[in-house]
Amino acid sequence: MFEEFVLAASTGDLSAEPRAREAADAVEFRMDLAADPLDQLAAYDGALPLVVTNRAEWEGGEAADLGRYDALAEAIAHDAVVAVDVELAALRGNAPTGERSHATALRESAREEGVSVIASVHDFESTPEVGTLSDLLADAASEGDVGKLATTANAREDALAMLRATHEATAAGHRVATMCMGEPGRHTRAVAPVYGSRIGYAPVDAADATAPGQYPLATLRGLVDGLLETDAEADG
Ligand SMILES: O=C1C[C@@](O)(C(=O)O)C[C@@H](O)[C@@H]1O
Repeated sequence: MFEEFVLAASTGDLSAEPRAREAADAVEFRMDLAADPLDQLAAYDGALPLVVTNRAEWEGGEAADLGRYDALAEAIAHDAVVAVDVELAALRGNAPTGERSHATALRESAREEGVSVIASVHDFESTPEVGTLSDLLADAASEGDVGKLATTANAREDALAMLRATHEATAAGHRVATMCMGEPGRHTRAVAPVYGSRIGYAPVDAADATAPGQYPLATLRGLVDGLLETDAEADG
């Protein structure tokens, strides 16, 4: 998984999956935004593989307590689930509620199930300088099968910093997924894959964005495919 770019359609409602099929490679099931997520998973018979995310409140999500780990442990046992998102801060023991043992146990179980681990970092306020981004990407990539970094761009320079950090991390052999949130960095969602980013996110329904600045799903598919195609031609 994630040998190549994967476009994940984000939703808290798995019944939306048929509408994502044409443009997406996977569904990101935001369990923290879902009603009865485990029931939805048990009933899922869609075509797209699932990435499960149960984002903690302290990382911008809606999962309020450690019960999110039990739900994730149950989720990864489903055949359709191919990857699980775990916050880097939890894996490193830096979460406000000290969740290291929960997070590492979940990672163990995921590995046993053959489920990939996305170690993720989010900054909803700003984008640190390139050196910090590079360190975060190296840390995240060492804790997961993919290291994901989403920061908020307040200016175009922030987008440039993210693209540079993506390029350098990829050149150093790290498997990463990157994007900037917010309008000034929106284009990174289309361009970062050219520099090696392996995952993109877009809402199944444009009105239900799961982060600021996301493109509609079909738009992001078109942009990324167009750029990756041009890039492959230039390389060849
Ligand atoms: O981590 C990410 C990336 C994201 O925050 C974005 O900016 O598109 C959207 C989230 O649903 C996902 O879990």
